[in-house]
Amino acid sequence: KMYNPSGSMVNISPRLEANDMDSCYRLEVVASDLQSEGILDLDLSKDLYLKLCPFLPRLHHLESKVLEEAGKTPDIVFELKSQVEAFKRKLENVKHLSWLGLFKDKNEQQAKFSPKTRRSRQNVQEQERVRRQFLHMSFRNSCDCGVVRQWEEAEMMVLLQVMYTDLDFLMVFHIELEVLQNFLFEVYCHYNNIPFHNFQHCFCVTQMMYGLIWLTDLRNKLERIDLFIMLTSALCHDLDHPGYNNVYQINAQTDLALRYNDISPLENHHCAIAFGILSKPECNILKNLSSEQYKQVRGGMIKCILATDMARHNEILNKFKVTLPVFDFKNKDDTKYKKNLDISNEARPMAVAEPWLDCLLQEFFNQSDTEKLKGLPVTPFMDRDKVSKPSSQTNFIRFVLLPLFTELTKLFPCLEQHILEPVRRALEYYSNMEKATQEEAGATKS
Ligand SMILES: Nc1nc2c(ncn2[C@@H]2O[C@@H]3COP(=O)(O)O[C@H]3[C@H]2O)c(=O)[nH]1
Ligand SMILES: [Zn+2]
Repeated sequence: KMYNPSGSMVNISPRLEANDMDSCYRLEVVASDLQSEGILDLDLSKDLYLKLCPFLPRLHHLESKVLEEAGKTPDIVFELKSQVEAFKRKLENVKHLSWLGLFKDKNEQQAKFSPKTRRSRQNVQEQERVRRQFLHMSFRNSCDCGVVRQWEEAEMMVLLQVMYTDLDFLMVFHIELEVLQNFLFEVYCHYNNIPFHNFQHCFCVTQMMYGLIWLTDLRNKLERIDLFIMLTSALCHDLDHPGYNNVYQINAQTDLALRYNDISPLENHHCAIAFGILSKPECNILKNLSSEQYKQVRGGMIKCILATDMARHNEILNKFKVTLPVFDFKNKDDTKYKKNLDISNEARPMAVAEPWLDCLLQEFFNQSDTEKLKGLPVTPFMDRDKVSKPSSQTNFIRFVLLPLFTELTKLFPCLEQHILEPVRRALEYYSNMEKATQEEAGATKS
């Protein structure tokens, strides 16, 4: 439904009066109330999706008619079009919540999200809409929301901006606000529209880093430049992720594997993209650093981003265990083992963590389906015929998360309550789910 600035409902038609920033039309998405009650019912979302589809041709028709009559498309048409597209994407994302992958037509999925079509970015019009929204939004109006809902990309950029200002980075490193905003926007543009390794994931990891900086009082333990390296690395750590992991890159002999000689191809790529963005003067938040500081930030970011390769997880954890008894925050050699919090979803409330797992499994299953189609070795923990949601998670929590967070808690005891306890609860939740699934399977057999 559309309303004019005085609140009356109006028809969407070519005769709509032009508006400006001070007299906006308001578009109300009729299904939005359903979202505030929790996850949309899938049948209902399917229904809504079908109802929404006819809007797009109507808008295209409207656009060409306006073009014919007025010679120029009013901004409102672009605005409406991108809002309808954004809503359509949200509904489609609900389908990602099916970890079984039941709701996506495989051919359609393959065409939209395959290693060949790696650049599955937002279109330029959508990016421009998000940029305008970001620049016109303040911290207040982005966070003044009484209802629980998914944040928009522009709001996430505002919050990232707040993290940089709140940690005094603008003042200490002489970063102009406009340059920071350009940098954040470019980072957003360089994340792909894929189920898990997307801009929302980048935001979550950065937010977790920011939260832990305060929780563990790192501001008084580390130098400001170290915090700057950690936060910026978190932001950049999955830039341009194609949704297919290193094993796939190497087995499929992709361009990235060839370029980086099979050595952490993705992490090298994320880092190279980060410094590509920083090489643009209008985005270069490092431009006022001394050459010594620049060297330190570049070296630190490379180390932090390359450390997110899970193939190096045990090596890094073991080094951390050895240095733990004599850990010294002032010793640069110790701090180099700080790994950003890429795998911390399970420390979040279950209502947040579980949908992320569904998205991750969708990316996993998509990869193993492609591997099967191409006759490549199938990555076992991604194979929909071998893993289930609970089995995947109980193994990941037991063998990866608990050993890591147990060690980290020795250094920061407050993590017991904020990280270890939620992770243990998640293990219990998925163990019960696994048991129930096995019992159900047993009952069906007999
Ligand atoms: N099963 C499982 N794997 C995870 C989870 N979080 C992160 N991972 C894995 O850990 C990896 C960290 O690096 P990537 O982002 O490349 O890919 C991630 C996933 O493969 C999780 O909650 N469950
Ligand atoms: Zn990540």
